Amino acid sequence: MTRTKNKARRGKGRKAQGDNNGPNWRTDVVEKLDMNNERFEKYYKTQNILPDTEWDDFLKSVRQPLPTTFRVTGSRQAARLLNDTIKETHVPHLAGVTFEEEAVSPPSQIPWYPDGLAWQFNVSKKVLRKQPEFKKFHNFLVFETEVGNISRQEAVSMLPPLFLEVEPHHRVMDMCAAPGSKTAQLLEALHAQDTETTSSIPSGLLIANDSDNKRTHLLIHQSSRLPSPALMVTNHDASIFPAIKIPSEQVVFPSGTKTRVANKRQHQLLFDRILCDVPCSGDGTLRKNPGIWKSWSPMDGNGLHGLQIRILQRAMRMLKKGGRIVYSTCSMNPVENEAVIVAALKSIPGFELVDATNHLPGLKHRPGLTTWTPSVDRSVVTDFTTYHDFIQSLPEEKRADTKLVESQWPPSAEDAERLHITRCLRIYPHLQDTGGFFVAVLQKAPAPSSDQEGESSELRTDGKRQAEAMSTKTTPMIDESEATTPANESGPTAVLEAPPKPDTKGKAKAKQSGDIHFKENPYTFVSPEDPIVHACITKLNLKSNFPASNILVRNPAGDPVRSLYMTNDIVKSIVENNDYQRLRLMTCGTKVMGKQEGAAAKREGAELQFRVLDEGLPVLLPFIEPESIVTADLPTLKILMETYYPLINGFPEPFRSIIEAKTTGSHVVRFVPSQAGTFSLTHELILPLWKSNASLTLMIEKKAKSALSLRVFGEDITAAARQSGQEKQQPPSQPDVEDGVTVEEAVEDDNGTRMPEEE
Ligand SMILES: C[S@@+](CC[C@H](N)C(=O)[O-])C[C@H]1O[C@@H](n2cnc3c(N)ncnc32)[C@H](O)[C@@H]1O
Repeated sequence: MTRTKNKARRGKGRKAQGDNNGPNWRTDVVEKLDMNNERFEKYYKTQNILPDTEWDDFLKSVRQPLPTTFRVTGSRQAARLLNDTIKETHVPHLAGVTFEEEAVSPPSQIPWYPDGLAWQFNVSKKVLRKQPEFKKFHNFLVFETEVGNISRQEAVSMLPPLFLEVEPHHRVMDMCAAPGSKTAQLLEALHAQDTETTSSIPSGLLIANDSDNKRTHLLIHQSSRLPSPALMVTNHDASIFPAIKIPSEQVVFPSGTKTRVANKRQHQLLFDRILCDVPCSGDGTLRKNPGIWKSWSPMDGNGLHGLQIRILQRAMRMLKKGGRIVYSTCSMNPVENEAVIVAALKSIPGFELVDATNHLPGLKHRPGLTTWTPSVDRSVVTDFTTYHDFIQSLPEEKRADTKLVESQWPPSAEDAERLHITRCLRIYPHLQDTGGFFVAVLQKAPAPSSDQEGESSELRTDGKRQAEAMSTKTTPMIDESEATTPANESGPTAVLEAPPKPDTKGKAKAKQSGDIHFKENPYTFVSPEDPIVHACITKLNLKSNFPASNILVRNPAGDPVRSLYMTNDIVKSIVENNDYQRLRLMTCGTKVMGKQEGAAAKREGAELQFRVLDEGLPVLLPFIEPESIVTADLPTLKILMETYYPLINGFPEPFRSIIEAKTTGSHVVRFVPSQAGTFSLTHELILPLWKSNASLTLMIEKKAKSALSLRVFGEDITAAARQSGQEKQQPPSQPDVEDGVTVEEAVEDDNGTRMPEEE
């Protein structure tokens, strides 16, 4: 895994850092590389990042492979259930295990992660492959990861969303979001009110943005695992993120707002919470990406410093008064960390670093650095304690050519003290066996009650008021008027550097990458009276409070052709008040219904061909009249798992009669806690079902089916698993026939759900 300088520049060097769902669960994967880099050691030793007594431990630790860490994902209630399975079933099985006469430790909970939902273990590949209990656990992890219930994520990468303290009503922005491991955490926080089976519709919003178009698709894929009507994915350079317009009715004005302001038709959307997990040189990921040993240079950090400041400054301008920003990197370099925070705080008044040092009990960290000496070239020349000294050392004719800027140097001792730089958090590998990381929490002063202009009036730096705001752990959000501020408004810029004009750079970049022609289908909200929407509502027996006017389609004609998406009100307002091309909107809301292909569906007539999608069911469920949901038990689930298209007359009563009485098409089944032989279903499961004339199909994606089977029956009893097992043993010369449908005739839809073509 060789890192190139350019890759590091674009922030792609950290690709693996959030790539948490790869199939490889090995904990001992370290390329046999030379884990030495004189420049790295010299640079960090010079920066005094640690006391001398810890230096050897630090160096030893960065050369060790990282333990495997993972997080149980999903909304709180669902996550707790799976977490209990790990704690109460897997861990006891893995306790006391020995391999080749050595004790192997079971997974343990990461002490600082809330509710014990994050885990770590240190086990070799050989143990995972050969030790029976670990092999079973590995299998469980692989399946649950594939279906998105578990996310393999570096421990330190789980930190930033925890410091952001997102609540369901918050408007949240993830500025550099791909591949999306932190986006998933933010979504989970927005969905804190979801239950085990139903999704809430948060009143808040999450915009997940990334400048890399290809990586936004990763983001869309990742976040599809926690479908949300409150999600939007955008594709912009975060440092020039455009202003988003929202109508007055979406703005909560503070008391005393002037009528003139409140009466404006549109306002700029400001955010309660913004995550700036910026592109960085990534040397905190050395343990996972040992290739960095070879390529590391102090110039990687120097090269990113300007962009990092501009991204943070843009976030500061898009934040509501009283709102919070978390700035994070997986780099240990002060030029990418404290230097960026100092430059941003100096350039935009009204912000303060929050003292978050005790926010996560059990997390070991060190304070932000107050002084450092940047390197002026790759060979680690750190002789210049001030920018002035450095400039003076250059021949006069060369001074204008330097790319180094004053903000890369440390602030004066007074400024370091005044800005509370020690409130930043540094995490080093040897402290608790993790990667290296940096987090800073910034808070914008709340709106004074007399402030009637909202965003358009400049914040006063009232030290006392800010100090009060910082000392309260959860400062109450003061909603404020959001005035029409242009996207790239020229507020105070970094005083110590001259960043390129953002809009010029943005245009140049867009041209370069050739993606100026933004080709996304338009977003159209369908009328609730549309015959297809109406038929779906009737067929599913949706309650009158179903937000039918929030159904969106995406095709040039604006008709319900293939998929129906659902958004919440704020997402709808944004879509309706902004040009989706100027905003470069990649996706929004969540898919709830999809058109069913195949002859059986066609017989239903166009308006009845739509079915509830597995990912959309939790969103629709609270609106479905309970009497139209079919009740079933575990033996029924077993039949539906073991066979692709089980015949209706093969099901036990009373399920058989109930389902026979239903019309063909899409239905919802509630599997109640029950027994099937030695197996038991301990909690309710609600799944989509398709009824054809003679058979039924459980409409869940095949990997989700296998994961469910492993969870409930302890093994993969699905038809697909049986079939792949047979294929492995002997490639079939005859087509497999199941219930009159050949396996070759069966097709998978775009969700990987197996559907009969014909019956
Ligand atoms: C550190 S990674 C983000 C990891 C992500 N937050 C996660 O947890 O999965 C940095 C991301 O910033 C993106 N990026 C680089 N330059 C950017 C810019 N100017 N604006 C927005 N995103 C940018 C990169 O494409 C990369 O996906």
